[in-house]
Order: sequence, then C-alpha cells, then structure tokens
Amino acid sequence: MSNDPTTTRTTSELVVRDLCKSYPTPSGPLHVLKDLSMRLDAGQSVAVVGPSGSGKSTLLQILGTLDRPDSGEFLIAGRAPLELSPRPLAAFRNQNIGFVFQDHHLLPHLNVIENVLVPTLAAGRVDDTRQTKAIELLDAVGLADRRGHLPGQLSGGERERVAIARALLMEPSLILADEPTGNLDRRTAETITRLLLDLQKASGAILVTVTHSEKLAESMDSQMELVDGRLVSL
Ligand SMILES: Nc1ncnc2c1ncn2[C@@H]1O[C@H](COP(=O)(O)OP(=O)(O)OP(=O)(O)O)[C@@H](O)[C@H]1O
Repeated sequence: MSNDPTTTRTTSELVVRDLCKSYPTPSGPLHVLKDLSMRLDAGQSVAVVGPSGSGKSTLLQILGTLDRPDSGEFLIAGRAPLELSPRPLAAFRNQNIGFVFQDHHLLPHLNVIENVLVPTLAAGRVDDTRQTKAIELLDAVGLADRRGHLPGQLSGGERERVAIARALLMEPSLILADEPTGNLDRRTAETITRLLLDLQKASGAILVTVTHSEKLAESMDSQMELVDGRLVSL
C-alpha cells in the first residue's frame, strides 16, 4: 500500500469521532463542538442545519482540514488528515476534498476553464486527463460555451456552477458545501441543487452541506441538526 496521502484510498467512508472545538473568549472558552461524532458512507449526502452560531461553519472548516479540533479524530478515504504535516495535508486536501462555498472563491483574472483547473495547478500537474475532465464537467454544468469567459462576465448561478465543476475536478471523496444556493433565486437554486446532487451521486463522493434553506436540506439523503455541539438526526 502506498504511503502517499494523495493516492491511498482504502475506504470511502467519512468517520468522525468525538470532535471537540472551543474558542477562547474574554469570559472563558466557548465550547462549540462537544464530542461530535458522525459516519457517512460513500455516495451519501447530508444537510447540517442549526441556528446561527451553533457551529456549522466550524464543523465544515474542521472537516475541510482548514482548522484543527481541540480533540477527536476523523477519517476521510481511510486516512486521518489530522496526523499529516502541513505539506502532505495540503496535498491530501487538494486530492480528497472539494469545496463549494457561497462566495465561490473564483479567481477573477482566470477564465472559466482555468478556474476549474486550479486544483491541478496546486497539484503541480495539468495533464490531458484533467483537461478532458474539466471540459466534461463544464459540459455537465451547462457552461461548455463559456470556457473562455472571466468570472466577472458570468451570473451568480453560473459562477456557482463553475465552483461545482472545480470542486469535482479531482474526483474527491468528500464534497463540503456551505450555503451553495445562498445568493440565488429560487429557480436557480433548484437547478444548482440538482446539478450538485447529480454530479455527487455519479462520482460516489460524500456530500456535507451546511444550510439555512429547508428546501436545500430536504433535497439531501438525510438531515442533521447541530444541537449543543452535537449532531442530532432529524
Ligand atoms: N475564530 C473564532 N474565535 C472566537 N469565536 C469564534 C470563532 N469562530 C467562530 N466563533 C464562534 O463560534 C460559534 C460558532 O460559529 P460558527 O460560525 O461555526 O456558527 P454557524 O452555525 O456556522 O453560524 P451561521 O449560521 O451564522 O453561519 C459562534 O458563537 C461564533 O461566534
């Protein structure tokens, strides 16, 4: 078995055990996640809901390996990212985790296909396979004829589609979405939700979506609420 965190894939489950996270405040630590555990199989989608301040973004940041918990552990694709040092962790994140965030984070000076290919630049290789994959994904999200456009020349819904294509480029085992339809009108939101779910199901990735939208939450396989630092099935 390879020790390369970018290629090892022993299991495609997401296993989260006893995550704790607190932030220091003047009146003492604010305990946001308290022994949070969850387990999702490949191809499953889950909506995480909860009131503002309940810790949804904190959970997503930790699962996305962008922040560390105080304690606890989790496995993505059979690997424990918390055990990795910064460089292998960045490679692991790039290969295994796709992010779809409300504000897209598209690079304004790169055109649509270049934005989709950004993860390959980070991986240091833009090969023909990924180029083909990028074209396929842009086709799937209905933007085949907008490849050369800059993000500023696209609507909000179109930019979100680019972000979805980019998130799926490396065929990640985990997709994390934070209010992916937050800024969109109802019809566009429905189209984007369908696209995201269709592509996620086809790829077999796990999708964790944080949202305040009941409609979006209901579209996922299951719904969980963050209550007092833990996830409760709805
Ligand atoms: N870096 C930080 N330092 C201190 N407190 C923080 C920090 N980040 C988040 N918090 C606090 O942790 C709690 C959880 O925040 P988080 O952003 O995870 O909530 P959320 O459920 O995503 O909220 P929303 O729905 O409003 O986005 C909040 O009380 C927030 O103020």
